[in-house]
Amino acid sequence: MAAQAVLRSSARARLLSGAFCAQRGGPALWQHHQNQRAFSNGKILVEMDEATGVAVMKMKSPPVNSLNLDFLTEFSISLEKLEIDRSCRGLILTSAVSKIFSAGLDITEMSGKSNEHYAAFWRAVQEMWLKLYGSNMVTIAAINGSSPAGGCLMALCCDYRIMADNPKFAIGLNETQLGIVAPFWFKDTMINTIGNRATELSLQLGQMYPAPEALKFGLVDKLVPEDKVQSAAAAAMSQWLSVPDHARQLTKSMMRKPAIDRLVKQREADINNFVSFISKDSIQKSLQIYMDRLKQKK
Ligand SMILES: CCCCCCCCCC/C=C\CC(=O)SCCNC(=O)CCNC(=O)[C@H](O)C(C)(C)COP(=O)(O)OP(=O)(O)OC[C@H]1O[C@@H](n2cnc3c(N)ncnc32)[C@H](O)[C@@H]1OP(=O)(O)O
Repeated sequence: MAAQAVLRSSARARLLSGAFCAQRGGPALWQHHQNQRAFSNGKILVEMDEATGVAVMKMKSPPVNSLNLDFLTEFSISLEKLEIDRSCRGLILTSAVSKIFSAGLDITEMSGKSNEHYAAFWRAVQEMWLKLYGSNMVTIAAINGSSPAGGCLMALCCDYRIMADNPKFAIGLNETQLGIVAPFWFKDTMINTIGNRATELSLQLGQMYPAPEALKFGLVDKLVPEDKVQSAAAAAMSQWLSVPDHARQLTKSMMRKPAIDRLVKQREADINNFVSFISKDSIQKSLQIYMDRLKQKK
């Protein structure tokens, strides 16, 4: 895919230079065990089944898998590593943290930091989206917990979503509830999944949907009991992998390329928009109030 080609160069350069790995105290090499390979960079664990060509990526950044700069960097590098591995055809994205898929963007990365930090953070969010939404692999989200905002975006980037059938787990793009605005590419991703009107309702209200409602709304494709999420994802994966890769990949590209190209063309402008928006005093105040409420609910 065009966007993949643009993106691959920077992450691959970092991957090959080992800069990221050195920073983490050593290269994230594959460990082999029978038909399994695994690597971990700290916040992400990847296990690959060589017999099926399916990798399971587990987010393991407690307490809530919030997407901070380190996490996003590890995520994109891990994804790139799988993308360039020709033996890997499918990716199941899930969480190793009980009851949480991902709490979305780390709010502390968007509060009280320098403009340079905001720009680096937003570039990393964009990169995560470009890589996951544009992946050539079959991607299945095994949503085993709550998944607000950026966590919902990650799930929406996948080709298929299976969620634990527990009404305590909710998913949605709730940005307006924090006093912030989902950018156009979050909106495009949601429109491509549930359509324009449902997206407008959902985004304006900043709606979080408990699992059963998320299924009705089309935000997820299937609900299964909590202890069956991984096996259901593996079963769905084998169905998806029965389709010839080239035909499926070209079809995926046809569906997603307009949205991807749109961000690729305006990447720098989108970063500038984010920085000027997030650094406003009124927005910083809204985020502070939201964080205080989160802490007070205990
Ligand atoms: C004009 C247009 C310009 C466009 C400009 C763009 C603008 C920006 C767009 C931004 C896009 C995306 C935004 C996001 O993704 S924002 C993040 C939204 N996430 C949330 O609202 C989730 C909030 N968290 C929760 O609801 C709950 O924590 C939970 C995930 C349901 C888990 O509940 P829990 O009871 O199990 O755990 P809890 O005690 O609440 O949390 C544990 C600790 O983790 C902290 N925490 C939770 N979420 C976050 C987070 N997202 N970031 C940072 N920290 C988080 C929480 O505060 C607790 O910390 P502590 O133990 O008290 O210290």
